[in-house]
Amino acid sequence: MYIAPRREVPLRATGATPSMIPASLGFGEGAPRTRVETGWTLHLRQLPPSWVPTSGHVTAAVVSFLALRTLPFQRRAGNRRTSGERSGVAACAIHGLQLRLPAGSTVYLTGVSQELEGEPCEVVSFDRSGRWLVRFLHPRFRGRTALVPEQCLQFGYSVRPEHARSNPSTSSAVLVETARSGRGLQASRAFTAGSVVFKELPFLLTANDVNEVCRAYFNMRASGRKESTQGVEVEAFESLSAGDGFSAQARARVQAQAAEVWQAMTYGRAQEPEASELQNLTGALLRWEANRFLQQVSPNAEPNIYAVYSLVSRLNHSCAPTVRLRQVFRPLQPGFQVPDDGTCLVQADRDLEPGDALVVNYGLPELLEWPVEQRREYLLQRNGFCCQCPRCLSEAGEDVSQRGKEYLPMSARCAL
Ligand SMILES: C[S@@+](CC[C@H](N)C(=O)[O-])C[C@H]1O[C@@H](n2cnc3c(N)ncnc32)[C@H](O)[C@@H]1O
Repeated sequence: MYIAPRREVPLRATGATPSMIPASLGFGEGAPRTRVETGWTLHLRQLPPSWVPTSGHVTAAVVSFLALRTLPFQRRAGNRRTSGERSGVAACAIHGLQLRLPAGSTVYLTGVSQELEGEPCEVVSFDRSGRWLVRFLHPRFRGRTALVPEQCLQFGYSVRPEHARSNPSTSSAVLVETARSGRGLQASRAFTAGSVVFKELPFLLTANDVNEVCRAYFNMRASGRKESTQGVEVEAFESLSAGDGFSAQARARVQAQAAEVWQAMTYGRAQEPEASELQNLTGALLRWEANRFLQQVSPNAEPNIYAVYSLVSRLNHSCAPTVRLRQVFRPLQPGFQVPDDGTCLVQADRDLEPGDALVVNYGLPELLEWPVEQRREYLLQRNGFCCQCPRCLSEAGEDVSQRGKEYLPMSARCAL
């Protein structure tokens, strides 16, 4: 099935009447069936047995659909609502015209017919003719697929358990307890300026939308209950910082967001959100906010998405950073670069010794030029915590005795 951008034509024009469209086409219970898209195609041989016309009316409807010039309407077995990674679709990044999406990502149709607007689908592949092949996730579509122009896809989220590590140590970096910023990373050997300390793919990608974050969270939790996947991504997610350094104001904002999502999810039926579930959602949103990093999926500014990693998400902020994050781009055609597979490179900003803190600037590059009050205010507003990096402590005249000890492992710090 080819889904064209919104351009509706009354079905009457084809000679069929609304009642002739078989309900099994799956446009949803009670959905208006008075319009079809130009450009839809049905291949009769691919229709499921239940669609074999049994009455003159249905025959007329099917024939009128075939009369419209269209592309193959494929049907896959099984009703699945889970993402592609779990169904064996290779979870690699797929490049479209301007967009890179991991296979199995949950996307939503947008700018299409009223019946299909907002319909959740999973990404299968990119078609040579320049369209994305997606599979409908709602059971009423029975796993059917459709070809969709790139501009009609809106990214939701993607969970990639194969990139989740519950034990995030590498040969280049070790996880340590810091004095004032929770856990952090240290170089485990020397690196020269500009070299790559480590690189990593994210295990969670989401649109900048709390609803999508909650959907991804429930998706991860559901997978955690399956023995086959063992829930490594839930484990990895839950082992990340729970945003302990967040201000009371930031916490209150996130809690209000969680309550709103809960209301929307229960269609306002739940008068009082269940305390434990609300707590879970608040925790998930706090974790997401505390550990997300922006990732570019298109050379244009939008749409950019947030990525959560097992190791990169352990990097603390410092106003005297030692590493920077880079994404690799590759030329698709002369003068047109696309982001590569989404790998995040952690690159040394200066020569590093073993034991040096691996810390990054969470903010704008110019943040490093600002006075301490402005830097702290920015990080408090944008990242929810008051910066405790050695530079801020020193410039604010706070606890100077701790200078230099900030990023030592807890055991070493206690021994000092
Ligand atoms: C991406 S996580 C970094 C890893 C985290 N420290 C942990 O324990 O897993 C970001 C969180 O670490 C803390 N953090 C990072 N840099 C900080 C800093 N310079 N000052 C205070 N807290 C910081 C904040 O709580 C922030 O929300």
